[in-house]
Amino acid sequence: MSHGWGYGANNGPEKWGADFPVANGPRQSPINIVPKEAQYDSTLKSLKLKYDPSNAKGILNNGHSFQVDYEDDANSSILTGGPISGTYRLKQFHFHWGASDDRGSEHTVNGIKFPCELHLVHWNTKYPSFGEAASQPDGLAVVGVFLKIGAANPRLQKVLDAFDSIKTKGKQTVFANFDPKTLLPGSLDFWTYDGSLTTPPLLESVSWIVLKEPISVSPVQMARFRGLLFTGEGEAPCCMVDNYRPPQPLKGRQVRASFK
Ligand SMILES: COc1ccc(/C(C)=C/C(=O)O)cc1
Ligand SMILES: [Zn+2]
Repeated sequence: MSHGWGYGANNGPEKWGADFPVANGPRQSPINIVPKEAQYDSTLKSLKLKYDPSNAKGILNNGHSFQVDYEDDANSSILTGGPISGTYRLKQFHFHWGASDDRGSEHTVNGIKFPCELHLVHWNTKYPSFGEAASQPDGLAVVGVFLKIGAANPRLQKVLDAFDSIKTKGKQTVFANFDPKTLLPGSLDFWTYDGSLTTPPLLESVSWIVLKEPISVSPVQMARFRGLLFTGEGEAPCCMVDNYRPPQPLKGRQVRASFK
């Protein structure tokens, strides 16, 4: 691609392999999760997420999604347990969503797409930085949470209310005092498998932890996600929608379940 990657016909997921050959690698994400084919693993520990709301720094429209960034210079917002060993620090969280409620998630369950998917990105503190960890097979752990259409979710409101300040690519604003644990469902039952980043550079460094229970989002709230723009101020506006990579070949990988 002579121009940057994106989700359009000329620079979307089907074209990423040209600049990022790992796109056709052995452990790419997302995947379609088939619960009946996931193996229950009693040795999986329960997930432990401990976040300090004061670590929240800012919210940014990066031109592909929006992300909420966290201070990660101490073990104050961390993920432990589940399938991982050691301590992983929260770096950021972001979402993927569709132009309509029938699509938008990256992982699917029995081929079903959800309208939106939340990703909480953590890096392994055995490495000196996120960048270093991102190039290691056990460097990252991403918790994925599905959003399904239902009642308005009050936990999303603070994020949605920041959208007017980050409508266009490159815009960012302060985003303080937010505990992403409030975005999680009641159950922390999960599926887990070895995968990758789902956007370029598609690095195969992610232990995926996909929660079984979705959280709710209302149609009105989804419409607000769709009001963001892929494009920068002064450019012809292009709505930020369908910013999801479709499921990738499993290539013999096993998906484990933390629940029966
Ligand atoms: C170039 O730096 C990057 C940092 C993070 C990511 C992520 C976290 C991608 C993803 O969520 O798939 C990509 C690039
Ligand atoms: Zn993501």
